[in-house]
Amino acid sequence: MENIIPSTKFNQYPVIVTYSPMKGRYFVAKRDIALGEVVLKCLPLSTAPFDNHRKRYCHTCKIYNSSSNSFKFYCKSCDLCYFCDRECFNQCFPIEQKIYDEKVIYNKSLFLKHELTCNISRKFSTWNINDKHMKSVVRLLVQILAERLIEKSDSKEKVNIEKESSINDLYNENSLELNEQTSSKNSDFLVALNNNFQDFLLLQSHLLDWPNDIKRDWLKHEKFLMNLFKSSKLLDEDDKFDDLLHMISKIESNGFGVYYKCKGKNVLFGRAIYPYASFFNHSCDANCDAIQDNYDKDELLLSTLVDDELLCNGKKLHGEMMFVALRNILKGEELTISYIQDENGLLPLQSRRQKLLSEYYFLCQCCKCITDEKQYRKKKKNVKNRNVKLNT
Ligand SMILES: C[S@@+](CC[C@H](N)C(=O)[O-])C[C@H]1O[C@@H](n2cnc3c(N)ncnc32)[C@H](O)[C@@H]1O
Repeated sequence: MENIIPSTKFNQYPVIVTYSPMKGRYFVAKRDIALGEVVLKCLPLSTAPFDNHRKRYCHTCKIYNSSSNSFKFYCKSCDLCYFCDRECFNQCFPIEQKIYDEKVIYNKSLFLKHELTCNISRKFSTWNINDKHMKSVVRLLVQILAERLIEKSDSKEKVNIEKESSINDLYNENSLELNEQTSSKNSDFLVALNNNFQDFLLLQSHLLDWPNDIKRDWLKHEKFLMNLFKSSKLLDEDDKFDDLLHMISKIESNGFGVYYKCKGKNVLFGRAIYPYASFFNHSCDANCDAIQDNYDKDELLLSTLVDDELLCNGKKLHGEMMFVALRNILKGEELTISYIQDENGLLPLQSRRQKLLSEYYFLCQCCKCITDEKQYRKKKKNVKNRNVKLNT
């Protein structure tokens, strides 16, 4: 299990992936890391805005329009994919342009994914459910299954080449050749890592730990969802609902919220999957923090961008996630983030563990919880001994 991810994947970052039977895979510092240093940068495998936010989220460059205006360009068939301008629209719909024009630039991966999911997205709007959480999880599942199909298709090699070249176009290939020494010192030169379906498959599912009521909620929709998926090309012949539930559980246990800024506050507008970022285990005394690129930063002019920023038809490509060290970290230390909000570290052991159990389905085994647990047991034992003495 621990060897699944070749450590060369993370060459330019000060991390390696290791494994323990109790906590699964997790990141460890490859060398001493200084406070504020960038530990990892990655791009989302897929992002799904909540339905009521979709008209302000650009499907191509991932910008979020924090004013109340909807984008004018969109797919009239699925009414799910919206675009901030004509160029971003064209990247997904080369057919709509003069395709014989050799200068047409489009993103093949975006185009293929949309082709595979447009139909199912349209039918999806007939799903009679108010739960925006379940909806966004299924939206992500649809995109992830499309990714699987693209990777598996006969033209896999061709698609990968094109996909890579379009990604390189977008993500400025110059920075790929930087050596480890310079890149790790300067976050501007670090290339955000991209993921594929195989990386998603490595994520942990907690389906077997789900409480009955959660499982029941999903089973209620089995018929609708299976019919929906069967009407698309997205399912493999031997895919059962249980397989989909495992993927849903992976999405639930590993998804990140995506936010835009409004009056200085972060507002949640959807969720995304960043498979490599999911190798950060939780700690109640985390030594790293996630910083999401603000989806609504309106720095669109090419001239204002530094050389290696991620570009998409002359604009910044949004959605990158960056992890930074919150303190000095020694070589060999586990790198962790916090999955729960406990800014001042005031939540007691039981509350923290309960939150993680009910939202993430695991019993926290971080150093802080283990130490707190030992102290709690010691205190309990002392009280018991005192009571015994008092009674005798
Ligand atoms: C986002 S993943 C982290 C990577 C994971 N270890 C893996 O192998 O894929 C979250 C899962 O890792 C495990 N995990 C993370 N932090 C943990 C902790 N503090 N104690 C115990 N298990 C933990 C839990 O199973 C949790 O559902």
